[in-house]
Amino acid sequence: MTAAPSSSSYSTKVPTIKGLSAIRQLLKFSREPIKFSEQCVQEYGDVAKISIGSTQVYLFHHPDLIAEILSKQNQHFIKDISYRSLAGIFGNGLLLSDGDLWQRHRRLMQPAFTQERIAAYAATAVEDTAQMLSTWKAGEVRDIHQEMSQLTVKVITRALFGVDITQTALETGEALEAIMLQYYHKTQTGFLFPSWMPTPSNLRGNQAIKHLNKIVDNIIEQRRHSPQDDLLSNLLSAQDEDGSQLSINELRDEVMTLLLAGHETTANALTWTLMLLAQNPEAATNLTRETQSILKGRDPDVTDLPQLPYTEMVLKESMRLYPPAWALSREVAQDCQIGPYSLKKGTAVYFSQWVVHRDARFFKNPEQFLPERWQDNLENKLPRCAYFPFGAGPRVCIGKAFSMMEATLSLAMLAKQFHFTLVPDQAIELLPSITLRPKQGIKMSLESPNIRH
Ligand code: HEM
Repeated sequence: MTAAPSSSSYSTKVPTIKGLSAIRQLLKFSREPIKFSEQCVQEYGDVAKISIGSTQVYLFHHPDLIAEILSKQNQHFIKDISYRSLAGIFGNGLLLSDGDLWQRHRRLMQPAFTQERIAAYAATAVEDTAQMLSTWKAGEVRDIHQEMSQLTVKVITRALFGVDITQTALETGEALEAIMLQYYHKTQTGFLFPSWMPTPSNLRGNQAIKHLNKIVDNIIEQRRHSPQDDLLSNLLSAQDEDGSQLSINELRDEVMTLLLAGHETTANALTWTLMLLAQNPEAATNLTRETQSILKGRDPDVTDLPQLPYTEMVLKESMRLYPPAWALSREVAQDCQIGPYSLKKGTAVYFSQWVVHRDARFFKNPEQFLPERWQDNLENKLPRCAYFPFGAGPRVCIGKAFSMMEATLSLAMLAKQFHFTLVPDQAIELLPSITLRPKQGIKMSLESPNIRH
């Protein structure tokens, strides 16, 4: 690992793409955002600006500048158009809201994510994984992305809302897929076709949103009639300092946000992890060795987490190469200074985990899957935001500890019981939508692991 250049080494002259070339670049940005971001960094370095009339987009790809935006000067930024375009799904839920509303709701929800609560959710993650594995047999081929989505949606709804949606898990996954494709098409066309326009992807996506709304209403109704000690029951009865309660719309937005943000990302993390393990047999063997020697014939519980360091390193490395949240963006709410750059109100800023996580200044052999690189506490030695799969600062993912717990326990159980190989000749393509998912799923064969200890 080489040292990061200090902020003072930035040139104050920002390479600016203007005129026709800017329009061409924006179109390319919309169509192939990952390739575009990579090329932009290769050509222009850590900072570039696209300027079309009064529209200014800054692309920042240095950790110091990203940390300024997400952490130190977070108060100068709000969520931008790419988030606002999701209001039809998430309403004003935690992912999209800003200011006082965001702060109030984050405070209300935070108690559901304490270490103690997360330890209690572990049993749900283990039970649901065990149930899934009990239906799997060596010799079968499964679409791993679909399986992981169904698993994580069950875990999140049981853990946070106390509701079992096994019956609707498949439909939920299909609805989510339609929404992801709708958003992908929106970005591909530079947000030219708003959701009300009857394009095929809008029609399918809007139908899917209606369907998910019904599922969410149903979840809320179930808990309203029989409250328990879960996040949803607590939100239903929660009162703020001034005695006000969440309105039905606020509640619906938060449940939808947690339902989707809380399972889609973890499902993608597990899917990409199994793909990477199939492509890297040595790492897969190390993982199986760890899980079999620690767990032997039993299922894990939360106290096993510290004994599964390799499992955790595999996940960290997988989220470095395939970050489920692959890019973040913001809008400048108030004129400010980021490093040597003066940003005016209304300017958009964009940065991609995909690009930063593959920066050779911070990660040796960045394209290689090497879980061992996380040994000796690499994460704490890196500059802040050189690795940020869960974001950073006050808007850091509220479910970070939840998903690391869930993914580690589930992965340990999967690796202990099966060896995964990719079905040959399938195209594995990236779908960079709200999250980074495989475009056509990933088909894998299940085999019994056969390793020597
Ligand atoms: C591998 C799994 C996950 C990844 C990679 C991930 C990633 C992220 C990222 C990058 C952000 C910040 C977005 C931004 O700054 O604009 C975020 C926010 C958020 N995540 Fe996650 N997430 C994961 C799992 C979860 C889970 C399990 C939950 C719920 C239990 C969750 C709920 C949320 C919510 C509600 C926010 C908005 C927080 C706020 O703005 O206060 N996420 N997530």
